[in-house]
Parts: sequence; structure tokens; C-alpha cells
Amino acid sequence: MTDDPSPNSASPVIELRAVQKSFTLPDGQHFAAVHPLSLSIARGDIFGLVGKSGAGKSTLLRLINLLERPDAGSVRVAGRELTTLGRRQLREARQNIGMIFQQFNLLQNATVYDNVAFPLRIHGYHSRAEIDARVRECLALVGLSDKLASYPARLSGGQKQRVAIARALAPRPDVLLCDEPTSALDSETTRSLLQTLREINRELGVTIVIVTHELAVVDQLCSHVAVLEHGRLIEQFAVDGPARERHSALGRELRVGREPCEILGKTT
Ligand SMILES: Nc1ncnc2c1ncn2[C@@H]1O[C@H](COP(=O)(O)OP(=O)(O)OP(=O)(O)O)[C@@H](O)[C@H]1O
Repeated sequence: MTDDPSPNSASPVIELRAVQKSFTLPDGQHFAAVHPLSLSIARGDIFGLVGKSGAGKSTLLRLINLLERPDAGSVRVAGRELTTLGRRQLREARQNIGMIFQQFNLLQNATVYDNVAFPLRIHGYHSRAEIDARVRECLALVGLSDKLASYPARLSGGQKQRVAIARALAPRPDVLLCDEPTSALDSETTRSLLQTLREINRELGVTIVIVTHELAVVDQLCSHVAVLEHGRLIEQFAVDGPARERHSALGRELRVGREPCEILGKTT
């Protein structure tokens, strides 16, 4: 189903059409990390990208904000084609696409406050008072109002990821891309972070796309899932749909209607 539009295409906020990405290896060979594929993600969805290590999940995620530029194909986010934008327009368009990473990627020499203010300052559209109000609002949203003056080194992993979420949300994006956001966290911290992501989705309407190798995270968070294998999209489905209709092993492994419980392979 590589080139079929997704069944999940009601009012898509993300539309990938025939995107593909190869890397040139040190020996000069081309390696296809993402074969031509098309994918639509509906506004307000929580969409999981799953697959084995090396399947192309992170590369596909990074194609959505053009951290990886596709070799061919079209990337539309909120109705805007990104592949044809110049550098400045792309920077502006990326304000609408927040991203968080497994290793948080915070500015170590800046306080929590300054980390969250950073994306607002670099775009320069905001007064000091607007930035101040927005930073405090975003930190309240992730439950870190008391950590404004702390430096990242003094925070736990879960708190660091919350700062990263606050920073990603500060410019009021339509879309939040999450690359293995809970992989460095223990199960209890993971549960509470997933709860925060759910609230952000529900209360702000932010569309979330999450790469994870933890099927329990998909179970607990996602509405729809795409399974990748060797750079190909082999199936996609609604998480609450019948498992017997899924043909990939990973798809069948996802259980349905499970209460939040253990995170696979983690200790509390
Ligand atoms: N910059 C790069 N240069 C060369 N090869 C790359 C580059 N980025 C990714 N790859 C290769 O592309 C393939 C897909 O990588 P990707 O990180 O997208 O997979 P993944 O499914 O996210 O894997 P993991 O779960 O291990 O992170 C892998 O074989 C990887 O080695």
C-alpha cells in the first residue's frame, strides 16, 4: 500500500505524497531509508509510527518538518507545501511544527524559562510581555511553574522532557512530532508524560505524531498507527479496530482496549 492515500484522511493536517529518502553511504552506495510512500494524518489525531530498528521511522518523522529533505514527493502541513519553500519561509512554517526528541535537546546553559522563550525570541514577533506570559503559560501546562529558574542539569529526565514539550508548544503549533520521547524514561514517568501528551492533544487540539518502539506507548496514546518495514509502509489502522484484520506481526501484537498498565521492557 505504498502509494495509496491513507484511509485516515478526513481533514488531513499532514499529507505526504510519494515521499522518498535515500542516504549516500561512505562506500558511495545509495541506501533507501524511505521508499516512496504516501500518508495522511488527520487534524487532532495521535498517530504512531512503529517498526523495527532501522525501519525508517525517524527518517519519516523528520521528513514531515523537512529536517530531512525528501529526494522526491510532496510534504504538505496545514495546507502548505513545504518542499518548495525558501529557507526563511520554511523557518516560519516550522513554527507550526513542534518537535521533541529522546534526549530532550535542551540548551544546557540556559534556564528552563530561557529554553522555552528561545523559539519565541528567535522569531522576534513577540514583545517581552507576550513572551513572558506565553512561557509561564506553557510551563504551567506541563506542571513546571516552579522550575522557571532551574537549569536542565538539575532536572529529572521526565522534567527535561516536559521543558522540551513546553518549548515545542510555545509558538502554538498545529503539529507536535515526538521522536522516541519516552525511551529514556522509567515506566512511571512515561505514564505521566503520556497523560500530559493526551491532555495537550485534547485541550489544545494539537496533532501528535509519535515514533516509538514501545507498543505499550502506542496502546495507551495513539488513535492510529502506521507500521514500517525496511522503509516501506506496510499497513495502517485504528488502534481500537479489530486486531484480526491486521496483517503485520507488529500490528497483531498491539492489544486493544487495554488499561494503562506496564510499559514493556521498563522497570519502575
Ligand atoms: N544520515 C544518515 N546517513 C546514512 N544512513 C542513515 C542516516 N539516517 C538514517 N540512516 C539509515 O536509514 C535507516 C533508517 O533509519 P531510521 O533512524 O529512520 O530508522 P528507525 O526506524 O527510526 O530506527 P531506530 O528505531 O533504530 O531509531 C537505517 O538503516 C539508518 O542506518
